[in-house]
Amino acid sequence: MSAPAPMILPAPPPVQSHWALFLDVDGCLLDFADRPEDVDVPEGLREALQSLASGLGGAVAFVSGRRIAQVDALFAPLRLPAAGLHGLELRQGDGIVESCCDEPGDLRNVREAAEKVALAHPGARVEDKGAAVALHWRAAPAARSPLEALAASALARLPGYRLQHGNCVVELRPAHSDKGEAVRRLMETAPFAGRLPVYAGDDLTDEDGFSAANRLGGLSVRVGDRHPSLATHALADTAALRDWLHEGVARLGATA
Ligand SMILES: O=P(O)(O)OC[C@H]1O[C@H](O[C@H]2O[C@H](CO)[C@@H](O)[C@H](O)[C@H]2O)[C@H](O)[C@@H](O)[C@@H]1O
Repeated sequence: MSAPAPMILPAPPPVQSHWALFLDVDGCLLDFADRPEDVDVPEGLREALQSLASGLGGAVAFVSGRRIAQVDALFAPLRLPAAGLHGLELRQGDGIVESCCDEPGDLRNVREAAEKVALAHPGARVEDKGAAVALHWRAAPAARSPLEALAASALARLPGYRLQHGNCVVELRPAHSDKGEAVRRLMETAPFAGRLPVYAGDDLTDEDGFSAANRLGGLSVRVGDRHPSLATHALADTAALRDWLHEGVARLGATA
């Protein structure tokens, strides 16, 4: 049976002053790089996000699979409300980070076994995220199969954990929250409460964010062409997403 045809979705309308923006990081705000530490924040993006945050009363949040500390380091000196580790960490408008959980001992064994696979497949990466671990094969496609098999078999020894599939990566992470839950929680408090949630992202983990924004009466913007998707709108790629944000800055500035 052939795969379903990709949905043709409309481009999102221009950013409105009553919106709250929830922005995924890798593959959405930022172009992919071979290694997680090699991503670039394009010139002007930090300033654009800061301007959007000012124009939207502070209601702009990062929603990432990375740890919040990593997101902060990438975008410094900009520091926005954020969800990290796919919603397991949360920093609301008050600036306090809620961390999720301790690292189970068995995760160290998984990392050690994955490092052996990576040694045999130069370019494969094991990313230690504390309570989660990400096994990457972007620069070593042949490592995909052994890394996926390792993650799947480790799951049985990690109660309360789930597999998180993503773009050239599989992760083992605690199952008790997701990006949708993070959006719902942020939307309950200032400066997000009372605004229209608009969520942009590119990956499977962002479908939870799309679902939450849609259920709250907002919009969801798929970046790229991954399908099927719950998104209501789409932009072709990261450059188009950034152009849309820059247009939003100009528009909010003009109407302020
Ligand atoms: O939710 P996100 O902010 O999109 O984070 C998802 C994962 O992003 C990172 O991995 C991805 O980007 C890397 C850098 O471009 C790339 O090398 C990798 O192939 C991608 O999967 C990050 O390293 C993960 O921890 C995040 O969960």
